[in-house]
Amino acid sequence: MVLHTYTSSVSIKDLRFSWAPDSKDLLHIRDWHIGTGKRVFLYGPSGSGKTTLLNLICGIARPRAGEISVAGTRLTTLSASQRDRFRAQFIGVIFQQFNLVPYLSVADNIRLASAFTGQHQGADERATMLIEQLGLRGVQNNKASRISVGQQQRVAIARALLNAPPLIIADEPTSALDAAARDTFMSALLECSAEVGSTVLVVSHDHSLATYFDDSVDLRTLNLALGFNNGESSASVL
Ligand SMILES: Nc1ncnc2c1ncn2[C@@H]1O[C@H](COP(=O)(O)OP(=O)(O)OP(=O)(O)O)[C@@H](O)[C@H]1O
Repeated sequence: MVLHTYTSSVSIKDLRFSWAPDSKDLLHIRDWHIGTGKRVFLYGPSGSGKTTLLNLICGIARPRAGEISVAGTRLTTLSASQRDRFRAQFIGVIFQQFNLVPYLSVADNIRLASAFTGQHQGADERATMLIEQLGLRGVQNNKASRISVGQQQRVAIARALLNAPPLIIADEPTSALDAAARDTFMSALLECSAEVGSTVLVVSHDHSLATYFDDSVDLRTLNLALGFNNGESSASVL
């Protein structure tokens, strides 16, 4: 089992992001830290920049200024291809629509996460363990297009956890699910990620999810660009 020992899983300093060089900042975050193994729920109104912030933390987008570190690595010092490799290895991403490859089997969708890192050692054993743990054994050879939404969400969890990443990020992962499926999803996600000590950052409009988390953060209180606070955008979940 992997246990992550970084003090801070996500660390943001003086971050500024705008969509165009001459447009006003969408995000300005002075100081935000998420401690290793913490579960954080991030919320805020539509259009406030939640997905953009997740993309910055994943290294998909680049800030105009400032520092973003994930598990001790400063993403801002990496090239685009280095950031892609870093993300494949160190960040498990769960998207709203789960983004499974429909013509691949459940097992191959899960193993895909190791194909992107080039580190295959132990991947098959770990995939088998996650398939078992998430109750997917009966459908492991089915194509992803031939499984239920509830099963797809569990495949997405398994794929995100295959490399035992220090950070799991999920953007509106329960928006397509009913209340019972949502609870199953959250329990499975948090249980499996706790086993490897992964930090979990989830964005959702659904406030009822907040009870699952160590901390809930309103992006409006972090983001100086919105002018909702008094120049204080410091927050830590340590
Ligand atoms: N590729 C893009 N180019 C320019 N502007 C964009 C782009 N993507 C998003 N935006 C704008 O950035 C702002 C923040 O978008 P973002 O998707 O981060 O918000 P959000 O808080 O996640 O919204 P929602 O809750 O509706 O998903 C919005 O005003 C959006 O229109």
